[in-house]
Formats: sequence, structure tokens, C-alpha cells
Amino acid sequence: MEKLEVKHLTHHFGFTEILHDINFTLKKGEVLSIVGPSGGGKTTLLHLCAGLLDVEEGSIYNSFQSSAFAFQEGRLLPWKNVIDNIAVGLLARGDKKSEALQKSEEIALKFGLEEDDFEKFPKDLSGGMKQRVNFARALVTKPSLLFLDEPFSALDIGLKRELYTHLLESCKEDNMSILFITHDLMEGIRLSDEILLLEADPGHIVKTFTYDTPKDKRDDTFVYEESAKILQDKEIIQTFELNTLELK
Ligand SMILES: Nc1ncnc2c1ncn2[C@@H]1O[C@H](COP(=O)(O)OP(=O)(O)OP(=O)(O)O)[C@@H](O)[C@H]1O
Repeated sequence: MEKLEVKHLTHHFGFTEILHDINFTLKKGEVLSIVGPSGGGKTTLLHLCAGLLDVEEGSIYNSFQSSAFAFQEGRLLPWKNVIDNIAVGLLARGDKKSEALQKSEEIALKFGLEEDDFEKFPKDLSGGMKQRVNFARALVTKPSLLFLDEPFSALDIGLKRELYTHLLESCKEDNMSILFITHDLMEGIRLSDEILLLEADPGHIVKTFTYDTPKDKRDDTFVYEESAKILQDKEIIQTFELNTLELK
């Protein structure tokens, strides 16, 4: 069975310990989110898991057959148009050009882009269109594991919901697994089988929340009720320092 297994992972930048003794397993078909305050080491952890940083202490075992990474800011190639940007991963793995372009056009339409947009370059796209291209590019290769670094944070609520739906469809149809980081507890509750709460200085997992309700049954009421519960949790209050905030 494909899995990502993180054991006793500790990481330093210089003399500063950023992550301390992280342990978790992501299994095939699961969605796992990492939630925590800014600067807590979430991106560092995701980069280590994706092989973008070298592991120094502890281990990461990744037996997923393929993976893709969608960055928060998109990182589209400015000299390529929409379809060529989406096709990058397909061409890199050796798909025939005509097939790669066809698959890219299909997924672009599915993700709400229009034929008129296909030839546009990133500089001529709105923020929302760039995010659609970003997601389409990550999903078109049908990765068995998808890494997401706060991909929804700058999006309006309508586009967020649309992209949630596409992601969950891919999880269901292709049994894709997702590891993602977010500041947004509601997003974590809507999408995840498991939420890891990461406290800062150094980043360590203080608590894990597990959700068994099928994701297509998680309506707004479910998400609000679970968020209300979680916001009373002692570790959440402490990790996000909610008890020190006063509304003025
Ligand atoms: N390449 C680097 N060199 C030195 N320090 C780094 C490097 N990358 C990150 N850091 C530091 O590591 C700490 C954790 O950063 P990281 O980006 O992983 O946190 P984060 O939880 O993702 O934060 P945010 O939610 O604000 O994106 C921060 O103090 C950051 O300054």
C-alpha cells in the first residue's frame, strides 16, 4: 500500500530548531492537513515531505507512485500560455505532445477556463484564473499524492468551493491522497480525514483531530459546528494564542 511515513523528523535552519520530533503517516486515499500559527514550520515540513529539502534527522518514507506540488502563489511559467503551462508535467514525464495538449484542454474546461483563455499568458490572467491553471496543472497528471501549500488562501469563497469540489472529485475518482497546509481550520475540517495541529518554537504536533464523516456529507452546518467545537479545544486555544486576544 502506498504511504508517506514521517518518523522522528527534526529540522534546523542554522542553530534554530524549526521542527521537533514529527511523526505521522498518510495512507492511500487520505487527506491530511497541517494547521498551525504563522512561522510554526508548516512549509518547512511540507517541503521536507515533498523532497524539496533534505532530511537531516529522522526519516521520511514515501512509497507513493507519483506526486505533484501546487504552490500558494502558482508559479506559472510566464513565457508559456495557459495550455502549455498545464501540459508541463505531462510533457516532462514523456506523454506525446498532442495527447498532452488534449488532456490539458479538457481539464482547463473542467476547471472553468474558456477556450478564449487557452492562448493567454500568465500576465494576462486574473488571480482566480491563475489559480485554476495552477490546480489544473497539478491534477492533470493524476498524481497519487498531491502536496498543497495554502493554495486557497487568496481566493474568494465561490472559487474556493469550486476548487474544493474538484479536489474531492479527484480524491474519489483516482483515490488520490493529499497533504496540505492551511491557516484555515474550517478548510481543514471540510477536506481532511485528519488534521495535525502544529505548535511553534520549535514546530511539533500537539494534537490530531480525526474526521470520519464522508467529505461529501460535510455541509456548512457540519463545518461550523465542528469549528465551534475545535475553537474551544485547550490545545487550539494555546497554539493559536486565542486566550490572549481581546476584541476592542
Ligand atoms: N531557508 C530558510 N532559512 C532559514 N530560516 C528559514 C528558512 N525557511 C524558513 N525559515 C524559518 O523557519 C521558520 C518556519 O518557517 P515556515 O515557513 O516553515 O513556517 P510556516 O508555518 O509555514 O509559516 P507561514 O504560515 O507564515 O507560511 C520561520 O521562523 C522561518 O523564518
